Amino acid sequence: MSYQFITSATLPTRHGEFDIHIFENEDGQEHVMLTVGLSVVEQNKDAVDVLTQKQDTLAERPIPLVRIHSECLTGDAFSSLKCDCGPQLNTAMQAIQETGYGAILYLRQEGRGIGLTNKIRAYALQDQGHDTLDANLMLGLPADARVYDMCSPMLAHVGVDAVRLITNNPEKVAYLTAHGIDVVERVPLVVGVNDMNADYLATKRDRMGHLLDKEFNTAIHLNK
Ligand SMILES: Nc1nc2c(ncn2[C@@H]2O[C@H](COP(=O)(O)OP(=O)(O)OP(=O)(O)O)[C@@H](O)[C@H]2O)c(=O)[nH]1
Ligand SMILES: [Zn+2]
Repeated sequence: MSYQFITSATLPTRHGEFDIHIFENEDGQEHVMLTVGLSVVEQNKDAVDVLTQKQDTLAERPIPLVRIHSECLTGDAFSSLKCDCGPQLNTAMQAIQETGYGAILYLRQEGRGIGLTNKIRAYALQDQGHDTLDANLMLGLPADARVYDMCSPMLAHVGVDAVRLITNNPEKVAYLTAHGIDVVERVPLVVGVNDMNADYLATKRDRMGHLLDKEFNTAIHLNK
């Protein structure tokens, strides 16, 4: 799948001002990148200029703080307590503004890539007592259908080839590393833990390999 940059603009938020960049794939699926302190690499410069710019970037710039966030309409927009997505997104936006240098890659892979309708079907099975993983499998769907191949071209657009990645999911680290992005640090993000999502987080920890400890604390606890 190839991804094309479409357009960008400034976006003031309650966390501070971001630049918002839209990318599209051949199927017309839109992905979004919010950036702070990152400049678009000028595509039309000749190879020497681009190389010099890259070397300048490596020499002078800190490693940007980056969050790869998968769309969760219920958590991001409706403040659902069934997951931790809303607090994760807000905390990451705030942390990136505080460092002044980084990006949110907001990937339109709702419901770990199975789509909103199937996620709500899975929620209906969860209402009957099944966990987040079994609910997907009972629907004949993969536990996690996401891909991350859009991340390299999105990051390349702003000249980023090394990141401090905000995540508890080792698959994201592995995917980026295998696709030429240097993950120099993983920054854990444990926020928004509540009575309604404790089982969901435990399933991610115990059955899906997420790097969460027994008490849902990690070395860096960005609790807001
Ligand atoms: N299928 C399904 N998707 C869910 C469910 N709860 C949340 N999601 C989706 O899961 C995605 C977020 O993924 P998570 O597994 O929570 O976390 P992650 O992004 O892999 O890892 P972190 O970087 O640590 O947040 C979003 O696309 C949500 O819509 C659920 O019960 N079933
Ligand atoms: Zn969610």
